[in-house]
Amino acid sequence: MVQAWFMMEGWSGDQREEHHKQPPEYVDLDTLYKLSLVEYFKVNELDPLNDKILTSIKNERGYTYEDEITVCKERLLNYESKLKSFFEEHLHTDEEIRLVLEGSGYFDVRDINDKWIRIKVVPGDLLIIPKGIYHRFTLDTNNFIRAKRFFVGEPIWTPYNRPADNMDCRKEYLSLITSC
Ligand SMILES: CSCCC(=O)/C(O)=C/O
Ligand SMILES: [Fe+2]
Repeated sequence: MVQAWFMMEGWSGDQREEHHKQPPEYVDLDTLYKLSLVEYFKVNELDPLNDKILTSIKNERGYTYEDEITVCKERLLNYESKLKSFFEEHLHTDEEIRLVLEGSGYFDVRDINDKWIRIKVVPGDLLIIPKGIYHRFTLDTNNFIRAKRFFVGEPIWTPYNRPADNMDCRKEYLSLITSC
């Protein structure tokens, strides 16, 4: 079961640690969706690419593009600067869809109350981060993740760092989440 929790406010130190509140406050999947519109699906981690859930999500949502990203020192070009930009609070004009194949990491998303929720992802976790939500990504202390990326049409990975409140996708996201 995927784990998600509210992060401690004002944490310091290594971004790759868990940074729980004291006591920890976990977030279940329904609450995660209500507070952020982030969607989660479990795919068979032993054979993720042939999983029926994945096939139906790809068909229903019309993902026409897919590739793989490996985040680790040895395999990612400009590793340090990429890690830094992944961890800048940002949004995208399209959904960010990731299926973890190997390794692990944390996606942090800002909820409707502007609180950080940290989502730990491991093999078989498929996360759909809606367009217009502020979020960031970090490796955990294992320093390795390999994930599949999906997209509808030509991929656009451009991050828009906060503040990006005047962007249409941000306004649409806020109107969607406040009407749920
Ligand atoms: C495990 S995917 C790397 C992070 C990423 O691609 C991204 O866009 C983070 O916001
Ligand atoms: Fe992103």
